[in-house]
Amino acid sequence: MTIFSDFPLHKSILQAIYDMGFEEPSPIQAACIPKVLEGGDLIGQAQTGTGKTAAFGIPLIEKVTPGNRVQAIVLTPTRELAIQVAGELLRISKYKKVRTLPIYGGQSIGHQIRALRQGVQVVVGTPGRVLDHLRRKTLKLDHVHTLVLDEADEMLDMGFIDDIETIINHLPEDRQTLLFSATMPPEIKRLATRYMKQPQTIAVSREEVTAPLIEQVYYKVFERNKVETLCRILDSEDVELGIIFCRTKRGVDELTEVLQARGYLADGLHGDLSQAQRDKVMNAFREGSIELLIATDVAARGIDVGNVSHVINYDIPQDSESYVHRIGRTGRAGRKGIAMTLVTPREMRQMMFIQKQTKAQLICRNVPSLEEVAERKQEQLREQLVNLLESDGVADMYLKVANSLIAQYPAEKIAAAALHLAFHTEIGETDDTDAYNFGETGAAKGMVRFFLNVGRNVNVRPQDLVREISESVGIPGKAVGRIDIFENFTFVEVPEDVAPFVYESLRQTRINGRRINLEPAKPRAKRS
Ligand SMILES: Nc1ncnc2c1ncn2[C@@H]1O[C@H](COP(=O)(O)OP(=O)(O)OP(=O)(O)O)[C@@H](O)[C@H]1O
Ligand SMILES: [Mg+2]
Repeated sequence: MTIFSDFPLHKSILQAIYDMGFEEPSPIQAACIPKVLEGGDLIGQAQTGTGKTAAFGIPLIEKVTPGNRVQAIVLTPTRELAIQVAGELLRISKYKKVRTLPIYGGQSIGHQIRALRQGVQVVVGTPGRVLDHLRRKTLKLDHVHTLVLDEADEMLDMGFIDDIETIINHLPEDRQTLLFSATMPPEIKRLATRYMKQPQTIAVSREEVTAPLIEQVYYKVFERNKVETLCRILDSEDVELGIIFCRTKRGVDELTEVLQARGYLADGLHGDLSQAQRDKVMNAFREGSIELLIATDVAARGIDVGNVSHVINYDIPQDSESYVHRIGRTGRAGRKGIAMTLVTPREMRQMMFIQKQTKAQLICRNVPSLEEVAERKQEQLREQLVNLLESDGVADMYLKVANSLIAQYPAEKIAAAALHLAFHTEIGETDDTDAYNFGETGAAKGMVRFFLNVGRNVNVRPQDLVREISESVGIPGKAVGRIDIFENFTFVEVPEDVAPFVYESLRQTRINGRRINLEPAKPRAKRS
């Protein structure tokens, strides 16, 4: 067995690796770290989630020397990946003075120029923005000794080849070039023969391209039943974090809307979103305030979020490379995961083709029946109940009601009735609250009104509010009263008797990960 201290690495690097919690090098790391340290060009291929970033990152940081010039540049296909890779390099260089800067489109170029001017040794960037800096002469690459192309095949696919070639032309001839990806289609060879010097290829387990800890299943569905099938799967599975892939950006938007309307904590990620939006979504997903990330292929290349339990191909991937990278968002760093693909009859051949190419073991599963979904929901409900009972978190208000009921009815009937209510009002029943008729009138008789300010640019949907309120207050959606949304302006009207309670809960509530600013409505002049 190899251990990290077998490699000629400085103790500051070893300490940082230790801090990162890596116990032993993964196979691709064991093979690549000494080779990269020696010098020489290298093509590294290993399954998704097996630590390719550190395989080049560790020796790269080791080789950086003091100074103000850029010594190494890593190119990645997406902004998210640039940020993530820069983050990993930062952790590796925790005890070594190395300045690493991610540069990518969508971020203020002025900020990047200022940062570059202060002198950085490692740049991680997307080809477009790097080129932009080269043209403005705000980035000089004539002292670069190491070039890394992470997800090289994807960059070629995205049409970055010209940009990459131009960037390469700015680099010294006698540099080390490293190329990493889980998949290496033949076109990569051309790039390699042109720009690399007798590259060594290090491929870990070529036999099976997909990561071994990912269980792979598919469901046969008709196109028109896809949404319903997806929801049943989501409802019958224990999804910690899930990534759902769609073919197009529009598909992502549409599915996001559908899932959000059904009350799932879901959000979409694709290239048409602004950088700020993309960052927001990724952060929310990383911290778990969004449980389902709906994305196109590009958005997810190389992305490393630890506890993704499920990857669902809502639309079947176009080719086996895409399949490998998509499902590789789960089952990372020794964890288990499950990958599911929805397959319509006309896509069956494509599924079989992918299976053959990836040599994967794919199992056909039956779509969960409504009974199975109901069973699962009951289980979840039971768990929630037990948790609440154990934590003594039942509010006095309910105890009062329970006490008065118990005088009249048997306890198990009351409990069952309460469950029935809770069970059937989980989501749904929201249509009638979807009112946009913001009026000048004050609250209706017997009702109290609150104004909500959920922050700018946060799209509050009536359904979300109804769900939040009924979940936190424990009253069914219908009893909430009215929720009106008027652009940034939202109010909730609730029955007087529960108002203080709703008010308190709403203050604790978060929507899309944000706390709500809440204000009781000021008395208005009554309309005559
Ligand atoms: N030696 C190690 N021990 C434990 N965890 C590790 C080790 N090396 C890397 N990891 C962790 O494994 C995860 C996956 O690593 P990484 O993102 O580098 O995978 P990858 O091979 O680049 O995957 P992909 O093909 O999807 O880009 C990361 O969270 C990383 O911190
Ligand atoms: Mg990677």
